Order: sequence, then C-alpha cells, then structure tokens
Amino acid sequence: MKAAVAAFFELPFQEKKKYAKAENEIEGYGQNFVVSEHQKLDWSDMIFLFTFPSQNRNFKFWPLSLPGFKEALEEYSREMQKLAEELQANFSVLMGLKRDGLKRLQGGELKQGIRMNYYPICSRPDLVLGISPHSDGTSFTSLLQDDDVTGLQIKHNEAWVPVKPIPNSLIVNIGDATEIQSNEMYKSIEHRAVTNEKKPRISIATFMFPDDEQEIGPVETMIDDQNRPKLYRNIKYVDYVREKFSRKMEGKAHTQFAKLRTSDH
Ligand SMILES: O=C(O)CCC(=O)C(=O)O
Ligand SMILES: [Fe+2]
Repeated sequence: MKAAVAAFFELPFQEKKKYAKAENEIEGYGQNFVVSEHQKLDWSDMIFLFTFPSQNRNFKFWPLSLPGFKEALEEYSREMQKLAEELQANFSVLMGLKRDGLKRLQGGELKQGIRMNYYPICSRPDLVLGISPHSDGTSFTSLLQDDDVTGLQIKHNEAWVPVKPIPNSLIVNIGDATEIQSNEMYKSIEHRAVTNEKKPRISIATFMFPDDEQEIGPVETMIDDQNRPKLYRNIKYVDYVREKFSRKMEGKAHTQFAKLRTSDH
C-alpha cells in the first residue's frame, strides 16, 4: 500500500492532475481544506477517495493506469473495514450498549474514505505546517505513516506532542462523531502534521464515518440528566460535515456549533 501511494505521488503533476477534484468537492487529487484565497496553505499534496461501500467508489478519481494501485487500495480498504467493525463493536460496549449497538443505531457498517497525504521537504518548517490543527469529523480514523519520519503531533494538555511512528503499526484517532455519540466521554483528538527539511513524508488516513443521512447524537446510555446532561444536539451527519468543511480549520472550534449551550439545561 505504501509503495502504491508513493508511486502515485511520484507521477508527474500533469498525470496526477487527471484525477483532480472539482472545486468545493472533497474527492480526488488536490489541496486540503482550502476555503479562501487568502489563507496560508498547508504544505501537502493529497488524494482522497471514497472506498466503502464499494458502490461509492468513483473510479474516475482512481489512478487506474498505475500498476497495482487499485489492487493495493482494495485490499487495504477491506482490511480497514474489518478494523472499523471491530472498533464500532468495542466502542458500543464501552458506551454501555451491546456489541451491535452502534451498528444498529447507525443503520449499518461505517462508511469509509481514504486520504493519502504527501508532505514534500520544506526549507522553512518553522513557518509552514503540513496539516493545520484539526480534529477529524469521523467516528474513527486510522493512520498509517512512514516508519522513519515523525510528522504527526497531538494536542495534549495544551502542548503539541509528537507521535513517534512504531514500525508496522497503525494509529487510531477518535473523531468528532464518537465524541458526540459518547456525550463527550471519548473526545476527538486535536492533531496536526509538521513539515521537515530532510525527508518527504507520506501518511495514509482511513476515515470511518456514519452514513450521510444518519442522525448522530449522544446515545441514551451516555446521558444522565443529573450528572452528565446531554452536551450535543442531534444532527444529521451530512449537515455536520458540511458545516465543518465550510469553516477554516482551527483546531476543534468547529465542534462548538453542534453543542448545546449550558443555558439550555
Ligand atoms: O499526516 C498525518 O499524520 C495526519 C493526517 C491527518 O490528520 C488527516 O489526513 O486528517
Ligand atoms: Fe486528521
């Protein structure tokens, strides 16, 4: 998978451009999170593809002429879907539900999209980030990253902490949908990626998220009117994501709009 992704980013720009995303769309090859011409851009190149369920695959964005790419992505996607099922089942139990609790509430398996990020070397890593601070809107995100280049950082106690790669392992991050469903028991993690002067870096993020039409909100078992009142309103997932992408990414600021005000209690 890593080799297939590296081969894609090594293609000449003219070739990669054939898979370019349309303006205001998220699928395809391009730049991340651009909402205004005035913003400082992140130092990265990326391609995002919807991968599960398979009828959501839009092959016009897939570099099918690149030998082995489709096969590698399909196999990787299949394995990630197993991970998604396992995470969904285990988090159901953590939230006081049966193993199939979240699956039932969400009307089925989580959907999946894979974003492949390429961060070129950067002569001024002190000035430019690879990805600005954000949390993912997903239920969960898995990250496969280069074994020997550290780039990912998470916000912990108001400080940025580098996440050193452990060879042959995945990082699993909690996204906003899990924060909302768990009534803030399991918080989405704020993270960013930094650039460096010495080596380019690749990361492969698998986003696992509810169906667009699904309404998400704190599950009943995580609400206790006395001790743990409902902190988020129910919202259709697609509306949550639309709102998130219409804003400039600034850490977790976007999660606020789904919050119930304390005065509502
Ligand atoms: O490159 C990384 O380690 C982080 C990527 C990321 O946060 C994302 O694609 O959402
Ligand atoms: Fe992310």
